Amino acid sequence: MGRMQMELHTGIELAVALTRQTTLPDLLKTATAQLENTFGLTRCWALELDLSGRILHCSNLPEPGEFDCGDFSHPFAHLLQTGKARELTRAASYRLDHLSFQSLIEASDRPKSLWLEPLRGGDGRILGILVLCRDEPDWSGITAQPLYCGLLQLLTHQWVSQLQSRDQVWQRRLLKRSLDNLHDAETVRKRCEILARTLVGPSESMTKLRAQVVRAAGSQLSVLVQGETGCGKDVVARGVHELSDRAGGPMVVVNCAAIPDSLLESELFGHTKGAFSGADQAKEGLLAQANGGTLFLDEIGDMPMALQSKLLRVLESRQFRPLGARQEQHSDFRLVAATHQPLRQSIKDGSFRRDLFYRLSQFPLHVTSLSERLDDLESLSRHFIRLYTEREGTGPLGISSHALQALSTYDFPGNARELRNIIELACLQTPTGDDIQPEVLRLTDLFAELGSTEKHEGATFTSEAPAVSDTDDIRDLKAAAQAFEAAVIRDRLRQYGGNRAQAAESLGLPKRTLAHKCLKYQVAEA
Ligand SMILES: Nc1ncnc2c1ncn2[C@@H]1O[C@H](COP(=O)(O)OP(=O)(O)OP(=O)(O)O)[C@@H](O)[C@H]1O
Repeated sequence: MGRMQMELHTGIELAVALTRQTTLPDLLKTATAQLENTFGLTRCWALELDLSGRILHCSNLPEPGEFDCGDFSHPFAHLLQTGKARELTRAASYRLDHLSFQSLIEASDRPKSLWLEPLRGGDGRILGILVLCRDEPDWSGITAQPLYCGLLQLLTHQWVSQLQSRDQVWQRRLLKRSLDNLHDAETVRKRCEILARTLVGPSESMTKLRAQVVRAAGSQLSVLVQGETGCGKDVVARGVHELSDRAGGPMVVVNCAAIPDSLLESELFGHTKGAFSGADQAKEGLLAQANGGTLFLDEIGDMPMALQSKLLRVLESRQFRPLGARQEQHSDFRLVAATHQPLRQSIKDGSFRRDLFYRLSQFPLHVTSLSERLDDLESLSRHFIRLYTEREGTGPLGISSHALQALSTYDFPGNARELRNIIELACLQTPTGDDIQPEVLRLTDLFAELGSTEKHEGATFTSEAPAVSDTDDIRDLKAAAQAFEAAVIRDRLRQYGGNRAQAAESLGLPKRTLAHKCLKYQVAEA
């Protein structure tokens, strides 16, 4: 092979290697290695100029690998300014006391001569500098060679295209991120709209709550819903499940207050046949049933301490052992818990575990009381009228402004549940197609009624509770209050012919809470 052919062959090989590089650092590494080998250099460095046009970086150099060329006495600063290649002798390099420059000289084994070559892109912008090191000071023998010029040309071309594709990748990433954000905001907005059909209310706090529910649903975190009784915690918990990617799975609801303590553990964990007397069949627990879905522990504040520790362990590993079983089981569930009790106080009182509280409230949600968001009264009332009409097939048209005015003077100790009861009772007394009027609103606050005959404008307050006329004999307030509660429940059950669901609804209580109270006070079905 002749010399010309050899050079051509080498040139093509080098060019192919350069064009194969897919990142800028790889390209610079390959190019400097090629220049070292082809032209017998002791070292070769490629320094990349950053966007500020002041700092040169070299990833192959040991620390600091960065040259601040803002100081014009720096040899590279001069080069960036003029854009012209130049030689730097060892003697001259000794006089330059820039720390980073001296470390480059050191890393190059103090060569006799340096050739500094600025590289420009097509638009004239300087891309960086090549530093060629050699102990022979004859640079023209190299820089005049067509192979050297060709390599530099190709390197410059590839360098520009690497910068462009890096820029494109960055642009694409930026675009994707903005699209994701947009998409995110759009998804949240749509989901909030869907949720507003069941979790009704235009008030600011309800609007914020819906956005939080959507966010909570999108995560896998444990959710703790807190708020007064009847304010909509159950609706919130269902929202979390239905808007999550577990919506296709089961939602298992456990009311910790309604299941006697002695049964709660076996209900949750399940048991094997013969695990305890009476366990004549194996039974799958609610934890296992919630696999792939959501476990909703309502009234978690009523969970006995011993069970709280067991639940904590389950939450840490999602592993549990049914009563009487040898093997542990796994269940993949998302936990949503709710309570109307102030858990922080329960922690202070020693009736609720602090560590469990933190485990449960990874995503805390608070539902405000209805009296603090009276802006929701109208939408909620119309929502309850719609539900009544759908269920009964007929009902009022709507609600008059006077009736709404009357409602707004009441403070709803039973929250949205109480409003629902009031509206449903009013629906019964309103001719189909009419609007609900104030006269049919039965605004009854049992507890305010004790010893009070207060009347609110436009609405009648009545009490069906036993009159507490003589309180002189009371020596134990707690016992007296419980006796009163039991009497009210007994009364109401009688009134609804023993129908617990109706009695519970009329008292603003969940059915299971009523069942629990019946058990506690030994109130027999009417
Ligand atoms: N924002 C709301 N939108 C529509 N319905 C609601 C809303 N809030 C409450 N409700 C209705 O009010 C009633 C009581 O609500 P829910 O059972 O969710 O209350 P809760 O806070 O879970 O009560 P408890 O503390 O007794 O368990 C239900 O019929 C529910 O559908």
